[in-house]
Amino acid sequence: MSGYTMEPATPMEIGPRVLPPSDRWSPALAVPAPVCRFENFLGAERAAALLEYATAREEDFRAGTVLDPLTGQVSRKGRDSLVLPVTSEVFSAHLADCLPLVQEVLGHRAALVESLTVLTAHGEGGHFGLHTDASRVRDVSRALSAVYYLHRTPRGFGGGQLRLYDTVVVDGRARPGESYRTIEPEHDTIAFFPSGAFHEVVPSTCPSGRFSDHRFTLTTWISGGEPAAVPQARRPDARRPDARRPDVWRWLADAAEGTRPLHDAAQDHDGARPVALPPPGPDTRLGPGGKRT
Ligand SMILES: O=C(O)CCC(=O)C(=O)O
Ligand SMILES: [Fe+2]
Repeated sequence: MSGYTMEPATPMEIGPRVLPPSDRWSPALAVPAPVCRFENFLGAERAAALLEYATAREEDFRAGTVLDPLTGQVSRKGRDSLVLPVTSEVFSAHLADCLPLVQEVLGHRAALVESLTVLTAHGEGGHFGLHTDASRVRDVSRALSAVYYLHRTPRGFGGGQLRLYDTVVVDGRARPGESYRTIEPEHDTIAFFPSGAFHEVVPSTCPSGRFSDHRFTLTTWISGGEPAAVPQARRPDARRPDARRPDVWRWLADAAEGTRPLHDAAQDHDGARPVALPPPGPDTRLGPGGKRT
């Protein structure tokens, strides 16, 4: 028999000898990057056709690159991915239809107007080290990244998870944290997240070595338009809080500041071409069960 009774306990104050008052209290806030995922994004038939297309274009993939934000130098540092720039009106239209809901989930308000898309493949040892997508978008503080995953069944690769890092805020200053959320690269799923969020693709294995067993993505970077012209005298300081944007987005932009390219690149370093995003169509998804009429 235990000595416990069924009487409810009375709360006791934890005294100041245990928890003394302190004049300095500055906890580190770890903010998860907002993410919005869809499963069965294209549906089994179209996902299978897209996977077949990607596999058939094996010869056209090239080694993916990264851009050094300070020097503008293009290299393969920290990255082992195969990349093939593509465009698709149908895929862009699907993205556009989802964006109102995605923006609601991510707490994102600015208008989104154009996108760049690439197919990627990760095989044995494929990886993409910690980065933001600042080199792919016009204004990293309000751009979205969308990664759509494809693979054959059963899966021919191991690893290859996407890690989306938290942002740590201390005394109002933001930096990338060490904690993260893991996104499994599941077939026919898509994840949207802020392009300024730090993320990485952990190494993948591909025991068969076959291209068809690789981890495939259709990756899209979605940018807003030019910021509205503001008279010089009233131009907001980049560091000053922007009342129209939620804090999480400002913290992300602050943490990503050092990854933003200093000079506008004439074109994408992997050869992707910007296309205009169509307006949302009649199939716009507005939420559970909610279709625009
Ligand atoms: O493949 C993924 O999961 C993410 C890819 C990525 O981060 C990129 O291409 O910038
Ligand atoms: Fe990325």
